[in-house]
Amino acid sequence: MNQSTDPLPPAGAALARSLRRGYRTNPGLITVALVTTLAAAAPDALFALGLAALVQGVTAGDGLRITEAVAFVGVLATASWLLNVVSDRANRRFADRAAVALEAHVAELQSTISTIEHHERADHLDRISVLRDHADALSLLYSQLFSTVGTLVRLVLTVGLLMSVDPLFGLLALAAVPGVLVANRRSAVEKAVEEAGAQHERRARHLFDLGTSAAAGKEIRVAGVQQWLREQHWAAWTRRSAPLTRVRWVSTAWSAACATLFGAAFLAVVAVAAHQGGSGSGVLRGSGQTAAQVALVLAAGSRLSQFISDSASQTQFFRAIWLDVARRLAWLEDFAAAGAARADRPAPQRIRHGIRLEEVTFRYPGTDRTVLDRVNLDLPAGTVIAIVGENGAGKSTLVKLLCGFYTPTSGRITVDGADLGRIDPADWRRRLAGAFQDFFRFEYPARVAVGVGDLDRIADDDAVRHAIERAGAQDVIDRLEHGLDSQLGLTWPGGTDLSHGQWQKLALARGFMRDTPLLLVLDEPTSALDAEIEHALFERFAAAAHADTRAETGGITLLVSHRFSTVRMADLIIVLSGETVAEYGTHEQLTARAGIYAELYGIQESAYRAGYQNSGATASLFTSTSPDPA
Ligand SMILES: Nc1ncnc2c1ncn2[C@@H]1O[C@H](COP(=O)(O)OP(=O)(O)OP(=O)(O)O)[C@@H](O)[C@H]1O
Repeated sequence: MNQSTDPLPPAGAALARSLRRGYRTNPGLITVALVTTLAAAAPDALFALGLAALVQGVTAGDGLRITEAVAFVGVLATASWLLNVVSDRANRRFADRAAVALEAHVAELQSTISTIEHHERADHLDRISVLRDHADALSLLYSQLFSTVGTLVRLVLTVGLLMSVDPLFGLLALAAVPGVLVANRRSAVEKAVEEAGAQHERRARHLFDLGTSAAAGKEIRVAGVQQWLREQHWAAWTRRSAPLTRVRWVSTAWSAACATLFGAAFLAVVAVAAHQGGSGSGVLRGSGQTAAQVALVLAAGSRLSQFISDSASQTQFFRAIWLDVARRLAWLEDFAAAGAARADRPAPQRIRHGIRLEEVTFRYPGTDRTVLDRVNLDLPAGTVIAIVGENGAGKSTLVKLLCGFYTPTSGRITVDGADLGRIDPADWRRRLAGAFQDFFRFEYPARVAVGVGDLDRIADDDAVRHAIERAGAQDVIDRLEHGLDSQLGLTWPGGTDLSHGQWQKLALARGFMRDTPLLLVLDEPTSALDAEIEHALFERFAAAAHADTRAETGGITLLVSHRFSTVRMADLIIVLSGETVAEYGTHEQLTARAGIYAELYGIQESAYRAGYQNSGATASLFTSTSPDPA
């Protein structure tokens, strides 16, 4: 499978967006943090000058000079302490506020994305997993940026001091350039290796969850795979960390070589200053000037190396973590906005004619495999339509396209002639209802677990009870100690667990909360229930659907099922095979055609009849008549 990743937005633009977002969070606080962090750089850098003046005073035996120098150093130390304390406090307070705002922003972005591509694409998942892990830390972006700029200011002032002794001494900074270049290059290399290993990290976390969660506990013990899982977990971490360790060792070797180069240049500058004699800086002119200049070069040069290594590591850290996270955030913002930009129409109030697929071809983004190939279909308003096909034929994919979770690679889907891609996805979703085989267990009181299917009516008991009744889930509620008020989920106080089938019945009830959806999607929603229960449910449901939806909304019901006893009750049946629609029509038409459908139906029917004959019961599932589609 080929997963091509769309590029991250450019660093400068992403940083500017993050800064704007930070500024909007608290303009006053971020300004104080910036100004004090930058101001704290000056006394730090000028400390070398105070020290040199002190050495000069001592060497010359000049009491006044000594007093002035001590006062100067004292003022610098006090200012440095004060500014550092204020900037530290301001940065922390700002980071606290920004953390909440940014985490909420990331969560909101993820939930507002109308497609589910970012939940299913491996490359997007890797990208988002790094963003999610660092979302709270993103708040430190600002203090990191400010202190990086502060260090650069210290660097410039220190180079200025060195040049005041001899302009050539400024070249010492050049000796640090290889170190900075190496740090930047290595940071990019390490980031790439980290990204390449993100899938192994996700696998390791997944294996950890698997090995420690209650859900998988039974199967793991029965299969006796505990040791195997531990080995897999260890192997996944090793696959992630081994290349990182290698690349970090190489980085360390390069950094050591660069530090050695700078050290040699520094010693040379000190030696030249010692032999040069007094000249240069006006501040230090006079007796004891040579000693003062050597002291200045020693103090400024050693700080220079500290500032350069600080700025190199801060720049590296900034690029590797903060800037990278800022770019991921900008990418997620663009991704969310791109989906919204396409939509410029509201969802219709009712479907008059139907939904149509015109030459729809679909490949999952970033993959090569064509799942649906030039599919043309008419889904008439007010009908119940079943989709059948072997595993992997594309049934759920077709459902996802109709829900707007993905857009077709080519071709288009229209609702009464209007392009689905241009209908506001949130509005379209409000007009959908659905239940899926991979349902979610909402561990809330039963009333809420069902009611969230239609948030507007979550407090409407009649609506909740009606949905439960339609889903045939009343028996589940009857067995709960506190009925609809029972807390579901064993991990909650007073919580109770349900069987898989009971959870699925509640998921189906949740799907029925919306009374008159334009599209009701039932993607194997009863796979955990008996064929008889599914059959009875669908029989009732199909009859009700015909009565309700045609009259009010022209709503269409889509049912995905592998049980032909249920499928035969639909008005129309789509048979998917070989990336396209192999057959389409009513049960009668398809059985008369003697194609794939007739063959599969025949196999299930005879297997079912044989089973019933053996048990002496009456086979009723395959003898029901289809509801009248008229
Ligand atoms: N998120 C995804 N990314 C890439 N490929 C996918 C994704 N989801 C499904 N596929 C692939 O698309 C094809 C169709 O899958 P789909 O789930 O639509 O089949 P299905 O007919 O619903 O199968 P089943 O009866 O087993 O539920 C399969 O080959 C599957 O591997």
